[in-house]
Amino acid sequence: MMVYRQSQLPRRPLVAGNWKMHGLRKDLVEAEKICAATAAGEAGQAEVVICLPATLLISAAPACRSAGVGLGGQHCHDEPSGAFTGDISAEMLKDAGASYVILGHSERRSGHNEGNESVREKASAALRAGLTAIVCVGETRAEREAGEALPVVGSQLTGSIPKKSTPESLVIAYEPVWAIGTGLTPTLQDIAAMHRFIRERIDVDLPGIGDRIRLLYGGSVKPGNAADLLGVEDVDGALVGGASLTARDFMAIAGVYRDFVR
Ligand SMILES: O=C(CO)COP(=O)(O)O
Repeated sequence: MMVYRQSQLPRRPLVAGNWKMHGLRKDLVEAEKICAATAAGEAGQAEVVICLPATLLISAAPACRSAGVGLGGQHCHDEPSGAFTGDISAEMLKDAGASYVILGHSERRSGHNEGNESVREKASAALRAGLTAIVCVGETRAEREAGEALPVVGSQLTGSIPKKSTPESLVIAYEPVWAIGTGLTPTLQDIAAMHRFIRERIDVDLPGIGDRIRLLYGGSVKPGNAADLLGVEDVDGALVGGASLTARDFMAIAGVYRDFVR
């Protein structure tokens, strides 16, 4: 197991789970196990966050609060309240106990027609409500094969990030669309190049804070590949889908940071 030290990790690592549209009340037992394991130090100094379906947030909030596990939603509207049937506001997520919200996930960009401008408005709403936005970016397979991965991600970033973002209110997740739920991952070199590019681009868009924004890798992160993926320079953690549904797999991933010495 690789030992991470402060000199290698200038930013606090973050391992976030995205449960997507999974989770009935009976599954809260997994969230509670994640909380217990985190409280027992299994993720070391890393921050652990679980982004649950909205229906589970209020029930999960007490265990998360006492374990120091962050709770997140998976999208929000840009208005604080109003006649928007089926939507949920950043303020409502906050009120339910969330401190994070995932925005611009590729499943929402493609399935709900969310463009960069809409993602930016939602991220501004998250800022307004005091939530940290985890803004997702990532290229499709066709875009990567056409050599367009960097410019595509660059314009997603510039278009999706509010100018008022701070290192506390913004996290970026790089999730190549073709790596989500497929078992495929980019090469470690490609991940390193993309994360370096993202950090440089953020420093242009948000001058002076590129170095302090946390960048997550997402897409088929599993216990077996987590140490390699999280060991890549400029990768400050992971956004985990399928493997976040069980405490065993999720904590095996977060456990990469167990020996991190601050
Ligand atoms: O979309 C993801 C996280 O937001 C990644 O999902 P998987 O980890 O299941 O590939």
